[in-house]
Order: sequence, then C-alpha cells, then structure tokens
Amino acid sequence: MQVKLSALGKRYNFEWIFRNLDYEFSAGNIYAVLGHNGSGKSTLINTISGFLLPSEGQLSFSHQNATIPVEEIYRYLSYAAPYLETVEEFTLTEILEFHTRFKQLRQISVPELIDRMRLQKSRDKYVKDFSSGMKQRLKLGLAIYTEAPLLLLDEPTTNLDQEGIDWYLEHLHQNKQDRLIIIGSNISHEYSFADERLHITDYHPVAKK
Ligand SMILES: Nc1ncnc2c1ncn2[C@@H]1O[C@H](COP(=O)(O)OP(=O)(O)OP(=O)(O)O)[C@@H](O)[C@H]1O
Repeated sequence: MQVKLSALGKRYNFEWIFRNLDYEFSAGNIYAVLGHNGSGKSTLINTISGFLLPSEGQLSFSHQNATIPVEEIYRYLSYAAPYLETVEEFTLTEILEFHTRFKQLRQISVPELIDRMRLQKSRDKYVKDFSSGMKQRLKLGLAIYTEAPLLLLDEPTTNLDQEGIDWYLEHLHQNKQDRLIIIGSNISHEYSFADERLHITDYHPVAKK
C-alpha cells in the first residue's frame, strides 16, 4: 500500500487546517502524525481514510501495483479512533460476527480474537455495558486483527491503563508486517517506535517550514 499526498490542503470554512502537504506513506512502515491538540491530526487521518474530502490537492492510493480510487479505499483499511463508535446494542460476540460479514480477520477466528483481546468473560455482554477501556480494547482488536493493508490508529491508547497500553504495543508489533500503519498521537508511548514522523504543524499556513 502506498499513499501519496500532493499539495494537499484542508480547510473548514475560512480556516486552513493544513496546506501544501506533500508526503508519501509506504507499506512496511509505521508513521506517526504528530501535533498538539487541535492541530489537525484527526483531520488528516480522516482525509486519508476517504471520510473527508480535501479542499485542494491530490490524494492517491496504490496497492500491489494497482491504483485504488479514493471511494474504494475503505475496502483496504481498518481504523480505530475515539470518534468512531461501535454498535452498542450488540454483545461482543455479535459485534465480531457482524464485523466479519463485511471484513475478513487476519487468520484468526472470532473466539480466538476474543481470547486475544482478553475479553473472554465478556463475550455475551452488551457493548453498551463495557467500560471505556474495554471498548477501546475492542476497537483496537478489531482494527489490528482485520485483514487490511492500511491501518489507521488515532489516539490508540485513549482510556487504556498500563496493562492495556502493553497489550496495544504487543499486538500492534505482532501484526505490523507488510502493512502501512499511520498513528495520530501526541503521547510518546503510542508512537515512539514509528519509522517516520510527520509534524502536521509544519503544514499550518502560518508555520515556517
Ligand atoms: N467539522 C468541523 N468543522 C469546523 N472545524 C473543525 C471541524 N472538525 C475539526 N475542526 C477544527 O479543525 C482543527 C483540527 O482538529 P483535529 O480534530 O483534526 O485536531 P487534532 O490534532 O486531531 O486534535 P486532538 O489532539 O485534540 O484530537 C481544530 O481547530 C478543530 O476545531
């Protein structure tokens, strides 16, 4: 998977969030998108996911030498972020079975994934009754263990305790081969192992490059 940003810009109303962003992301690498609160990390990741349209510039994707149109990129990605909700009315088992009707898991069954997420005791519990840390582990488990060449993680350790953070690091590292991973963060333990760092503030219109 390759993602190329050419002179990319995004604005809301009259406010440019980032502009003149040229960058290339390549499979096999982990990238950290860094910046303070409100600097535009989520906006960039949402634009890469195809959820938001850029205001100017080009976004292009290719996978295994084939060009992927932006409207098809959702088929190739998995995504965990605080603002992406899970279906609260399902039990854990139901939500995983529902998910696998649309997306394949990475050579792991639903019961095995529940074990890996260390949520065995909650397999029949409704997601609405999960603690915030359990919900985050579910979101991360689904994103990391979905068969997708592009993995987008925004603020991945939100609501996780130290055990949850260790779990995130262990499972991300076990599942990073050949994927393109982009992490939006401003907490070093979430991204300290990244191969490349993109500072979104370098692309603020007022910033000097
Ligand atoms: N739908 C929207 N309409 C108008 N402005 C928006 C909208 N979404 C985000 N913004 C603005 O865009 C800027 C960047 O927000 P964004 O959520 O991308 O930042 P962030 O770096 O991810 O922040 P955080 O670390 O707090 O999550 C902020 O000034 C925010 O107010």
